[in-house]
Amino acid sequence: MIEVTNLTKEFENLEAIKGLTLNVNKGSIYGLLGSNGAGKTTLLKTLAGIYQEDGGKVTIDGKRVFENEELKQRVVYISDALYFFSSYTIEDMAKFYRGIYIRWNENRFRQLQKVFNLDFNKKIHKLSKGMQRQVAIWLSLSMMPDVLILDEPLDGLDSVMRQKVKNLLIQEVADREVTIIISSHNLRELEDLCDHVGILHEGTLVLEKDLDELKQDIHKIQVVFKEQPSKDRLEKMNLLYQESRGSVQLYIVKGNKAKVMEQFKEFQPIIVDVLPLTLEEIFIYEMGDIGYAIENIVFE
Ligand SMILES: Nc1ncnc2c1ncn2[C@@H]1O[C@H](COP(=O)(O)OP(=O)(O)OP(=O)(O)O)[C@@H](O)[C@H]1O
Repeated sequence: MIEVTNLTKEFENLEAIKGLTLNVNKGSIYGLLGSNGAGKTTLLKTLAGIYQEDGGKVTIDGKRVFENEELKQRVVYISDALYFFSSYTIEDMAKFYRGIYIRWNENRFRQLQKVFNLDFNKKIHKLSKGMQRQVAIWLSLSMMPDVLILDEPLDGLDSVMRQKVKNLLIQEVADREVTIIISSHNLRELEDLCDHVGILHEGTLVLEKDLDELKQDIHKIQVVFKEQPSKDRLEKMNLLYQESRGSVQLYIVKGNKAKVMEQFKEFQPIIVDVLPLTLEEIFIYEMGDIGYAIENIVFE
């Protein structure tokens, strides 16, 4: 369990993280979204114990991460800016980590070669950027971490490899209850991977949601009325948005689905349908509800 309590982190005069509180449960995949400069890397580096907190506290399983060598054996961080020793091959790098990480699993490392299909003896510096990212993920998974902190790990991977990596991460959670926190600029990228999503903006968490709950709680209703109900009656519902398309009315409504449908049926409509909502739409309407324009933050 990752616990961040009232965290602040400053660089000279800049407050990169401003009193942020966040919890990630064991076996959960938490997506951290935000635009450039939102503070994602700063937060992840503090979680990984690379930066020291200026205020507040970051703990994993109740233990402070900073300067905790024992805990760092179980917490693996992949930076958005990768670093490998020059002239090292994949095999050399594995040997290096084998000496550092006591949980290193050689079998796992050999098995994963089949997924990534890269030559053990290739010099990492001679690989493409996307391939280097694959190597970083491959090595990290061989360290058998309990917590994986991933800074934009899918960046630069082709779509087949992106899906493979997502599957591997989901498998880690299913098999070993690994806890994963993963940053991205793009909600669509994380939609099928994460169970929780937090949106970071200017160093604060502006929205945090359980994705399953979110999808159950908000509905897009398309309806044709015999007679348009009065504004008063409609406003009794928790409407986030409404739009008129000729005789068809479109409503985004929050609440229990059966109850929402019951309310619409009371108006004896000619047609009433529930349409699927994408996560992107849900976020836009939800954020609209709290007076914040999200489009520019997490959709590209
Ligand atoms: N080492 C540093 N020294 C000074 N300022 C820094 C440092 N690292 C980050 N910052 C500043 O802190 C703020 C947050 O940066 P951070 O890298 O955490 O954002 P980010 O959300 O990861 O952005 P991106 O999506 O562009 O990677 C920015 O204003 C950045 O300029």
